[in-house]
Amino acid sequence: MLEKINPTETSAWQALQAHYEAIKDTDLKALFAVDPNRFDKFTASFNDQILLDYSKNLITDETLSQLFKLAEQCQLKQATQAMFSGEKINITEDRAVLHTALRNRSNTPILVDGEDVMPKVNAVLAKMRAFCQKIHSGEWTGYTGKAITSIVNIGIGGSDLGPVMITEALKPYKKANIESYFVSNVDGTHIAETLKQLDPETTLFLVASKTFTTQETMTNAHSARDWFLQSAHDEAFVAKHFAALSTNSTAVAAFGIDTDNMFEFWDWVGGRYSSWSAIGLSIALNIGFDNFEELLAGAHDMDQHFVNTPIEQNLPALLGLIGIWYNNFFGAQTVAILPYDQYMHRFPAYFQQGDMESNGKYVDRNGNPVDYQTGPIIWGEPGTNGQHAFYQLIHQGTKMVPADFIAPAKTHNPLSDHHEKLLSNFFAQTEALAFGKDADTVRSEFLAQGKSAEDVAQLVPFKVFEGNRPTNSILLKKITPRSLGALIAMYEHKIFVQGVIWNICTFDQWGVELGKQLANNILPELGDDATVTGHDSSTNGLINTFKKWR
Ligand SMILES: O=P(O)(O)OC[C@H]1O[C@@H](O)[C@@H](O)[C@@H](O)[C@@H]1O
Repeated sequence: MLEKINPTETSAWQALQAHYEAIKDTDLKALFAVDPNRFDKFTASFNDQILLDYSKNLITDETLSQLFKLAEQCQLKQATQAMFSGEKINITEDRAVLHTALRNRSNTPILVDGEDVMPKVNAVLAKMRAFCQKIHSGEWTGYTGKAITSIVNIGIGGSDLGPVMITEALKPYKKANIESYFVSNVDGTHIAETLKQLDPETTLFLVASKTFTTQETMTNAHSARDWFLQSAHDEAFVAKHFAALSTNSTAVAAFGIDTDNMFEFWDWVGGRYSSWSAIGLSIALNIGFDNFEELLAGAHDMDQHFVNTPIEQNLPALLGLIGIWYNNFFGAQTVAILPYDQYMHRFPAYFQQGDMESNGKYVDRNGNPVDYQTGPIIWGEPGTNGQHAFYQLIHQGTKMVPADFIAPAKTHNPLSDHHEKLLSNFFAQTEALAFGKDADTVRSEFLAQGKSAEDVAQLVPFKVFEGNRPTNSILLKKITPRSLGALIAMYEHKIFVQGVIWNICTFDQWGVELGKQLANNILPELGDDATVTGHDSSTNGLINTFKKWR
């Protein structure tokens, strides 16, 4: 059983607090000036595929050494061991946390309640492979004998964001004869607009839901079924056009999906960690099963790195600990994730769920409110679009926004000098954020342009960049299924590291429940035109206005 340690009561935390007071005014320019080897010292790499440069952070050797002590005093190693070995570390749901078993390519046994989970993991993977083969070869046909060419994943949250993000990120690997669609929102627009593009004879729906009770997904799945039956007319044909990805076989059968077409996963897979499970079927159908296995292999490589690499070189641990330094000592509220790769455009949204649903908790593992900050607000957009939108605030605003810059060295689209231009921006932004532009430089630039001394004096303050804004640079050789798998796993473990230090329950998500419960209370009230009076005045007023206007 893991100890429940309040991080603020460790000696390392107190040392970090004192250290923060001592160095909070140091700036990056000075740190780089005193140590010409800063890049060599503060970089770590993974399999010659990913380079993490964390030198542009407000850290010294002392900062890192205290952060490593914090990890030790919060028992990060023991917690890691507990997760990988199938201990029930998700204490509020009494579940193991084993997304790592889904990609355990070494096949070493992992026991949950005394049973090795690997045989069933492998059996589902084999079933997914066989299914992909049938779809891709055209052997699986729809109700009129035509091959399947459109795959629609119907799911939400963890049953949508991973498949969408990964399918987009790996578009260069897409199978030529398959088009993928994703429907998540209960807003009828989402399914209606998607169905307009589809032919029922050649469409396969994957109903992706861990619980198979999620309102949005079930509503969309029923609408898809109704649409399909308007053409097919015979319920027997549903089996050829609907498959389920779920842990809940009873609910799958009740929906009318043949459980032969059900791809199973288990309660020890969290929704936001489930792309590696049967939830990944839409990914495998899109990029081919061999590529899906490469994705798993990349994640497994990162798992091995996380478990076996000393903390000084351990990418997830470094990212997690540096994040804690800003979150808990500098008081930073947010982290921006900024991929310089168009294919990676949903990566920030994916880790918005990954991080915020995992570590957005104010109660610690003892059930007590914490008296320190936990999970940051995660957001981001692909560069260079963000540069022309919100980077103003990152450069010259009043808030510290630690940011992760991610880019591939090789592009899938080597078109004239696009990639050099993209990457020049990637390098320039972290340089500008770190080192800024001082008043003297601004002044001499103005004077060189022939501006009057009076104008110069007035304009200088607006054009100064203070710099000293911290970033990580994550350079990948190329975005491939394997390197993407590793990158995702790196962020997953970063989130884990932080959850361990904060002593919170990273793998539950009770905070999503109240809204669902209240929506279920309100839904029947929207069924007629009667005035609603049972809520507070705001909620009553809004509902009654809606009823009048609809
Ligand atoms: O996969 P299902 O069960 O439909 O859940 C979909 C999503 O629901 C939300 O409320 C959250 O709990 C997410 O973690 C989850 O990924």
